[in-house]
Amino acid sequence: MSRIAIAGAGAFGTALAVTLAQAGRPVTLWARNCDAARDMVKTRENLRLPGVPLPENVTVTADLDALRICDPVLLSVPMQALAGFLRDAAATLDGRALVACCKGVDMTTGRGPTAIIAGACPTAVPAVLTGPSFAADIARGLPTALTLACVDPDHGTALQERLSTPTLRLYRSGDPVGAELGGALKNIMAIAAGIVIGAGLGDSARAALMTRGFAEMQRFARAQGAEAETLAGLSGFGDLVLTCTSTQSRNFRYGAALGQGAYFDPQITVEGAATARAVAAIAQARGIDMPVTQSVAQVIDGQRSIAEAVTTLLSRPLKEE
Ligand SMILES: NC(=O)C1=CN([C@@H]2O[C@H](COP(=O)(O)OP(=O)(O)OC[C@H]3O[C@@H](n4cnc5c(N)ncnc54)[C@H](OP(=O)(O)O)[C@@H]3O)[C@@H](O)[C@H]2O)C=CC1
Ligand SMILES: O=C(CO)COP(=O)(O)O
Repeated sequence: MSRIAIAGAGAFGTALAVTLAQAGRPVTLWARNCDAARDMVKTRENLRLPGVPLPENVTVTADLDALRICDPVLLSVPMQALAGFLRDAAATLDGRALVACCKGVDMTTGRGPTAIIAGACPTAVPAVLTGPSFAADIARGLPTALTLACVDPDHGTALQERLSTPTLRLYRSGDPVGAELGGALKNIMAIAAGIVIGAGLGDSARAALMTRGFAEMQRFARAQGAEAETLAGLSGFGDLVLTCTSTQSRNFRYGAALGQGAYFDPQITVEGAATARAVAAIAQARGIDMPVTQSVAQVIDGQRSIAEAVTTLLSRPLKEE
């Protein structure tokens, strides 16, 4: 059986490598940065996931060619880097099962990860691994459940078995578009929830925001051809709950900093910011009502203050739920 590869040695890719390796499956973990890879080989630790020793059967490399013998390949680079990464890596990775582990919508093309994979690697099997899970929780072996989505049921079942571990339980779905949109859209709502809490608007307002945000997620996903039930699963509702209620979430913390008018380190990966812009543009072009997303995009771009966004949301015409 071929090795599992993980392309992208951030916190999430590293956590997946650790849990798979601990379950007895050798992993090749690819980092773009040679120095970072060399440090990981030497210290057996990744600074992006501190305090977690890399098991012996994780091989760290910065050589993309090392991935030629691997199948499946998990893609855990950030969403806005995926298209560029695959442009460079397509010749090496095509023909394999390519499992998107990133959450978002590409700003330049408006595409999700599976469409980007299919465009770059026409003979690959695109799949999505997504759902409520913090890298640190997976790496510590805490119980987590995710969605593995793939159009082809046989490939989906094989990936589900290959990537489940005693503590990481995968549920199968045949709706990758719905699964990836759940993970992308919940990050926008997490920024909004962070703003609500950071600005001191209260837990009741956050509950209202999450509920109306969820309605918005379903509306958008349906318009993009997804099944509404997928959004009610781990990849949508499950991840919405986790990310809107935990200060472990970077999207939530970014929103909270905006709400407080506090500094937030721009080096930290916040997938919901670019995705809010991408989704707001698609929604506007297609006439999809997305008031929370539009507000988040306007606030992060400085086009509207938080107070103005709240007033606009509260003064929309009264309607049926
Ligand atoms: N962290 C988490 O808890 C979870 C994250 N995810 C998703 O996983 C994805 C990755 O996030 P995460 O691991 O947390 O991010 P991190 O910020 O921890 O790390 C990002 C990684 O991507 C690498 N990278 C950045 N740009 C490129 C590029 N152009 N080509 C190749 N590699 C690149 C970085 O390399 P370098 O160090 O050289 O900059 C770094 O190793 C995101 O979409 C996120 O939503 C999903 C579930 C949980
Ligand atoms: O996607 C995640 C949890 O499921 C991680 O959330 P953040 O990217 O907001 O930290």
